[in-house]
Amino acid sequence: MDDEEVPLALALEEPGADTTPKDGEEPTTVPVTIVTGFLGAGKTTLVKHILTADHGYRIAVILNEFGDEQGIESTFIQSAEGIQTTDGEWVELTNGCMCCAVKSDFLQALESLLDRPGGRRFDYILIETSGLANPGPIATALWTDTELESKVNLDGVVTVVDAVNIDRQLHENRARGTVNEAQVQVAYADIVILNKLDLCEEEALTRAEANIRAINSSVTIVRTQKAKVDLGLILNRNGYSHKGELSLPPILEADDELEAGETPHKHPERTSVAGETAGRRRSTGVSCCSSRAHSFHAKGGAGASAIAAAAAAAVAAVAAGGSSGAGSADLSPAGSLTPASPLLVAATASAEKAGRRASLEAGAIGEPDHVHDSQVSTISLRAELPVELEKFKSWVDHLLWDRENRTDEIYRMKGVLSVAGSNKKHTLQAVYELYEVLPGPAWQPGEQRLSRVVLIGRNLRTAAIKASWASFLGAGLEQPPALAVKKA
Ligand SMILES: Nc1nc2c(ncn2[C@@H]2O[C@H](COP(=O)(O)OP(=O)(O)OP(=O)(O)O)[C@@H](O)[C@H]2O)c(=O)[nH]1
Repeated sequence: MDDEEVPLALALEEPGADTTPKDGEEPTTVPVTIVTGFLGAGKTTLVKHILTADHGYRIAVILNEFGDEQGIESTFIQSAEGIQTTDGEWVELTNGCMCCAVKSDFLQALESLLDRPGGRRFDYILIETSGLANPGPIATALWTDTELESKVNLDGVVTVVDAVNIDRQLHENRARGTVNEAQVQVAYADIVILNKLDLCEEEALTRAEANIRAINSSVTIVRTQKAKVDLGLILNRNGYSHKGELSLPPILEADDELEAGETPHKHPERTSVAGETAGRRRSTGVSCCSSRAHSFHAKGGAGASAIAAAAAAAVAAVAAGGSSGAGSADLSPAGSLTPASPLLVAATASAEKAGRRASLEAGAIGEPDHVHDSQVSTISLRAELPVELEKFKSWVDHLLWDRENRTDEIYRMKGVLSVAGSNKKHTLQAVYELYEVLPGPAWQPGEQRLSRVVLIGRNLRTAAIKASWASFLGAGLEQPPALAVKKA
């Protein structure tokens, strides 16, 4: 699809209850829940849990992936037992990062999804942001878009937190003026899913809860394993509609009027009462995603930083501290799932396309106003021939665990593998030093059996990692090139 083209939703024919309003019936708005959280926290796991629960809803999911992840995330979701998808159920939105392009392609795509001629309505829409996204602009756009508002209602922001890693994520040293995404994601949360209970001691959980409350004191925190949360707690909260209490502390009604650099209110008072909509506007300069995400897609982005600034202002200063002491257990396999009939919409972000678009947007509405942290980057690896599973695991062991004298930090790895001797797609998932390789769905006839691995991290040494990968592929990893950096 051309990146200037408005993405289209494909018409679907699925079994399930017809929820199209009948003649004389009042059309109801479709609730939208934003699922956010740092890289690897368990957002997709939560989405799978929602899709496979026995609620009878017809759900559309919008995924925001970076270009290199395209297709990998959807493989994870489709690999969940019981989730039936066909080609027609996938719509690719070449719209760049959702929070950058939220004003354009994303909203248009959402509109066309809702306006499909002859199409049946969805009961619910889930938006899974990327792990480095700032959910604020998406929430604001959904809430303030008067055209969309008659069709959808922002139901809530659910932030999934990795109980093992949240401590270091919240306390990570950042360049002055850059945003800590983990803090912002917690700041925007209506509910925090404190996930990976099985990998954490009680002490670490208590500390994580205290850290979360230091940022967002009134937020509801639910502890989970594999994001198995009572859906009554996260869906149909009506958090932003006239039906429920408004509680969106980091987003100010006057945000889009603030000039860059102007200090937002420290303690925004959002106490709107039922039905009050007068203050809502379609903002003209939706704040972009956090600075680090930009190292993935582009220099540029929306000009006004008011919302991000407001979120940053709402983030309490978190005292510096150490890591929570990551567990060393293997990641456990996904739990059993029951069937549902989801519609999945993959909003895939192409780095270059997003870059072009962001530049256009920057040109249209002003210069970027924040520093990009070029230390975070992504590396994409491919192999045409099937990989030997055990050797591949040794390579990952080396990459993640042989860390002496290394200055890089690998936050996240994801991959789809063609494994020698297996007809199944294998998936790689790694979050910091924990990883798992699991067999997934079978390769389809005619499908190209390509192995793809994406790494996201800080201070990644692209040449060294690519050399290591080439060595693994070529020489069978007898002696992978050392990734260590000699200290000066
Ligand atoms: N042990 C354990 N593993 C978990 C739990 N929840 C999720 N995982 C695993 O953590 C890894 C990352 O989970 P995802 O759901 O893909 O995380 P994500 O937030 O969608 O990741 P990104 O999209 O990359 O930001 C996967 O291997 C999951 O199986 C949990 O409660 N316990």
